[in-house]
Amino acid sequence: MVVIQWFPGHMSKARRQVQENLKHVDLVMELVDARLPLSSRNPMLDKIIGTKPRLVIINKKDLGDDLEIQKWVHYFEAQGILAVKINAKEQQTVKKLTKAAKEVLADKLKRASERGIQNKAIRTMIIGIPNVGKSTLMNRLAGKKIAITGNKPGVTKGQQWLKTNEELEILDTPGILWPKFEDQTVGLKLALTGAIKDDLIPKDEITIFGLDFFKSNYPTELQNRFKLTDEQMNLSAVDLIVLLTQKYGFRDDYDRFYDMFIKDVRDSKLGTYTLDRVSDLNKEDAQDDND
Ligand SMILES: Nc1nc2c(ncn2[C@@H]2O[C@H](COP(=O)(O)OP(=O)(O)OP(=O)(O)O)[C@@H](O)[C@H]2O)c(=O)[nH]1
Repeated sequence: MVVIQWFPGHMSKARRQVQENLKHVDLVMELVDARLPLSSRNPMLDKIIGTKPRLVIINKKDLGDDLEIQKWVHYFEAQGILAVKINAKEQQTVKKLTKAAKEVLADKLKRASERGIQNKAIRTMIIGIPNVGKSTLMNRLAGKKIAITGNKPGVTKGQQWLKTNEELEILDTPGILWPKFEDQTVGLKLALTGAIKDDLIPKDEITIFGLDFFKSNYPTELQNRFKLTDEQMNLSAVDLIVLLTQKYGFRDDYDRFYDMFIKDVRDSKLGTYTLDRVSDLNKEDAQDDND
């Protein structure tokens, strides 16, 4: 069971703060995790930002599954939203995002230029749930290490702009919003990647979910990592846990295996992966139609 970390008070405060800051920007950069392009989104963002132009940034592309990330880029594209994949730690991110921001605002910039307004920097803010890489990206865009405060209560100050280059400026306060934590599967996915605190979901549940996921989606990686025979690959997740706990000499200390498996997944020892699948979305739609 997912324990809710955000209280209604925090949620409305975070939302209000984002809405206040929105007034000052031309464009919102919505940051998501390449392993969770859907589960790392805030369920209310559409409502919160309204018609404000938006760029979806799929961060941590080095940890995600390239093919699946590309499907998500198309998914967003189909909704009229430009999505770009990046690794916030890379230098080239700056150029890529400046170009993408200009693309999103192309019409507006063209109109401004026709009216003789030129060379005005695009003002943007970064929004995302915890741990998607907001600070890393802001440091990269600002070209220096900056102290990022987020939605800290009781702090009122004027807007500070971090200059990326002549074309792009970012608000120094990122919008930190919450994930869709009432959804059990979303909670398991966030926990497996380490996006939420470890004590929120029991480790056995995270491990069973992870083993089932890799068995279905990346069987070769799972088989190679744990040196499993074809026959053992047919075992249930629970039987695999028993087998592997003994195989690693942990006796009946299953916790040690859970810790090892979860760390392996987070450290990409089973390769790059994307837990949210566009194909699952289509299945859900079909299910809704049948209901
Ligand atoms: N591999 C990889 N790691 C990244 C990338 N971007 C950020 N990280 C790592 O992800 C972790 C979280 O990054 P932060 O920048 O602190 O994320 P945040 O969204 O500011 O997190 P909060 O402060 O909790 O809201 C850190 O360990 C970063 O080093 C990326 O593109 N690739």
